[in-house]
Amino acid sequence: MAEAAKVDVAGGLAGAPQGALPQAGAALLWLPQAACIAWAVQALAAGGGLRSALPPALGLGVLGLLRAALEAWGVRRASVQARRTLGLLRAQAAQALAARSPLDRARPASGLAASVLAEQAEAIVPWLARFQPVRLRLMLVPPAIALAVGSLSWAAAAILLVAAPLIPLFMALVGRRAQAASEAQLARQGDMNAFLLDRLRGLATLRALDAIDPTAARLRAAAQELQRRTMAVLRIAFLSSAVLELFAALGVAMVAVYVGFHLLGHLPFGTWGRPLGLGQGLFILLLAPAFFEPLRDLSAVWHDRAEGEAARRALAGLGEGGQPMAGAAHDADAAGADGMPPAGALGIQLRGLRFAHEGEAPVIDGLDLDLRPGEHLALLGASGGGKSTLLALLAGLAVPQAGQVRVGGLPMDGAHPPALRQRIGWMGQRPHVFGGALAANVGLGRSGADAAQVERALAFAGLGRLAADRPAASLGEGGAGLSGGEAVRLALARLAVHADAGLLLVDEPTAHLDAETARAVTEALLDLARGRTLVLATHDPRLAARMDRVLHLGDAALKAAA
Ligand SMILES: Nc1ncnc2c1ncn2[C@@H]1O[C@H](COP(=O)(O)OP(=O)(O)OP(=O)(O)O)[C@@H](O)[C@H]1O
Repeated sequence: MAEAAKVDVAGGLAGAPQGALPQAGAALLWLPQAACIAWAVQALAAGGGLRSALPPALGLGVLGLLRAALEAWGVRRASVQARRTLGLLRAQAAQALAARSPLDRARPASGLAASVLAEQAEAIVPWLARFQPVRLRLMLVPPAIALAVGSLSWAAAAILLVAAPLIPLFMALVGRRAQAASEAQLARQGDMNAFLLDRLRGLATLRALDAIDPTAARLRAAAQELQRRTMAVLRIAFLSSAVLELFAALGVAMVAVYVGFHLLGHLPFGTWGRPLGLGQGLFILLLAPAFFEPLRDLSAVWHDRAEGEAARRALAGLGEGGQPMAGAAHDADAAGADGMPPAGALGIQLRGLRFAHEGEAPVIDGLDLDLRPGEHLALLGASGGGKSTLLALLAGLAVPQAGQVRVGGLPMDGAHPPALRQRIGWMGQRPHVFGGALAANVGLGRSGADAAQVERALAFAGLGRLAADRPAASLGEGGAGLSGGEAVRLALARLAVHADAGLLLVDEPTAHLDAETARAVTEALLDLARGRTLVLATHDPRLAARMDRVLHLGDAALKAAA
């Protein structure tokens, strides 16, 4: 994603979010509204009749309409902005997740990532759309009311000012626990989703091995733990609102007692010289609950804040740490025109390449290799010798600890990898098949893979008839509905549709295939690789013999490039 599109929620929150100001303005309009009510009552009590109450009643109505309009506009703007921010945050998180190396074992489990991106991230919307406007209201409305009340009676203002700070103080104390509880609950939820998705994928295996009951027991335990955590979060939410209601009610009651007794002449102090009249007393009484209103709103959204911040951290955590892919921070067009790989077949140079998986001994150590454009190389070696790892390094899917990979004369680091990857065709050892149509599985929505090209690629890979026979959504998740050989052909079709590929990286294309299918796949692959550079990992000596060169990967042979 372009840097410009990055959102900094924390930074964004420092200023008032859009929509917060109109909402705060709407709340402030209660001051003139309360004055209108007090004026009307005072006029009626003074015997002025209904006519005398008409101007303030009219003012009250106009202000009410204005207030409703401002409120509606502010809420709408805040919601729209919060949704937009969530969309950007989700895109950033998905981007950061995609930038992690496929070899990274610490990558979040799919179920966890799905839970965070789809479900937990939703908590950011109420946080932005409700909590932030309430925060601004809290900064503006109580001080304005305290000033208005204080201009008439310092005693009433003092009662409000003494009661008010107790609330944020207590909320801050509760808030810490609320956030920790929310984070723990979201983490449990993510863990349970990850576990569930993993086990659902392996349901057939679990059933075949009679391991359903232990899995169900673990799931039950996870669900109970989640329930416990959710109840803890709710307890804190109820506690915080109960405390707030108590203080707010006490504050309003004390102001009412003071004003009532003052009007009766029993508490003749607390004003600026003259005692309060009926209208003034009523004005203060009407403002007292409004003074506490933003604080009560704060309590209602306090939980939103805890959940929202926990969700933001969970989203950010998806992309944190672990192994990145080469050039993960750059866009495909970042290399610029002079940094683009040449057209046609791409040569390869490796110099002093070393790579070790985290916490393990190097799989590849000090490897040098020069492959001319259009040359075909077989990687041979024992299982675990590093063939797939080397292919991943050539594609920039992992970053070597030392040495350099150059493809088409460009280093596989800095801004080049995205542009280089666009020119690399990849056929992995276990191609992932998405649920849906065969053609969609070949095109994968890539630009330059139109319907006609996909059809040609399917025909090339020997899947033309199958594609024609099957209805649109014919493949199940993970390739259900395809034989092993057909799945390999599908991967071949994905390679074939990539017309600009100047380098093909292929991992054990004929493993587990019968002799006839293996022969057909080999011929198709060699046909496809004509005029392109090909690096192919295999255990099949016959396939290796069809290549121009062979590189043995293994303990002793690493440095001996062919
Ligand atoms: N993501 C990973 N994290 C940690 N270690 C890994 C990872 N992937 C592979 N390895 C280890 O690195 C070594 C090389 O693995 P690699 O897959 O490159 O071997 P290979 O030659 O392709 O094997 P095979 O012929 O069985 O496919 C193995 O010991 C393997 O256990």
